[in-house]
Amino acid sequence: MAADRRVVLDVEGLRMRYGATDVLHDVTFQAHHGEVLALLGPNGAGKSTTIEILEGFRMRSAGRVEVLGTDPAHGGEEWRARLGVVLQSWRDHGKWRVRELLAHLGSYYTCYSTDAIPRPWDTDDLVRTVGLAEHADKKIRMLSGGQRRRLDVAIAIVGRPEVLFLDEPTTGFDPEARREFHDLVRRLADELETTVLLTTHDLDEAEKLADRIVILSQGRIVADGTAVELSRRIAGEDHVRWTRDGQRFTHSTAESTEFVHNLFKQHGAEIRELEVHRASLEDTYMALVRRAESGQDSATESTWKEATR
Ligand SMILES: Nc1ncnc2c1ncn2[C@@H]1O[C@H](COP(=O)(O)OP(=O)(O)OP(=O)(O)O)[C@@H](O)[C@H]1O
Repeated sequence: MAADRRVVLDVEGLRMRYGATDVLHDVTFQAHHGEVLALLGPNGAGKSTTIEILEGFRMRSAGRVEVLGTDPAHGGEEWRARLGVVLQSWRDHGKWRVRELLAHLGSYYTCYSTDAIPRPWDTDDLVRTVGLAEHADKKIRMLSGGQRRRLDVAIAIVGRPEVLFLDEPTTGFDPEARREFHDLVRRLADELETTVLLTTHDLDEAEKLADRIVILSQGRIVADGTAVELSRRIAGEDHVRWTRDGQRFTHSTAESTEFVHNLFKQHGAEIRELEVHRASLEDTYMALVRRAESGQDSATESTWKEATR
């Protein structure tokens, strides 16, 4: 994550009502410059609604929202040029070739180029970056589903966005494309300091990519923290396993680093086959969502934060 701790996404008391139904209740979170934030939650939790409000495509019912210091409800072209959004409107451009479409869309960003962020992304470099170099001269309608998704991502980043919104970005990716995409997102965040907000149902993906995870359930935030913080607070203890003199040992502790340190201090090289198992994000996620859905949890973000202090 970048050293610069500027708040890039700032959401406070966000509410959304469709007709008589409230689908977002008092949603509050922030993302900092260069941070990857994953928004998780069951179907219908309000993830897409939240992203669309931040993108400026949906009007909120109440609350304060700022993206790069601007209220998305009033964001102009210059503001929009600094965002990366995955749209599917290019699908009408089936006769265009990949390189041609990227060069064309990129040309709209030239006037928003700055010394710090030259725009657009060089087309050849971009097709290589998203793994489409071999297909750069193909017509879009000839691409496979996974290749189209890579093109979606290329289009979203052609303007070198400062904030990138990704709503379930790896649906339809094969494992290799998924891994390449993960590397790309981490590169965008680490090297170009792009702030990324992504939604996913793939908890491994969230754990791998996200600096922080926000879990929504029924329109409320039920957790906000790093994957390790979340699993530590909910599931409690790690399991440490090792062998010594051919004997197998297991110990459960909330302080596994300290425990392992002491273990080595005491027994040094006699320790073999050391393993530390943390509760997975999936265990944590299921526990939090079940708790929220069963109504046991009055856990809004503030109660969660109190619990984690
Ligand atoms: N245009 C709309 N009009 C009325 N209700 C809507 C509209 N769009 C979404 N909703 C409702 O708002 C709630 C949140 O939907 P949203 O699409 O934001 O959820 P999600 O977390 O993205 O779900 P999924 O994981 O299934 O994509 C759902 O109950 C959905 O039915």
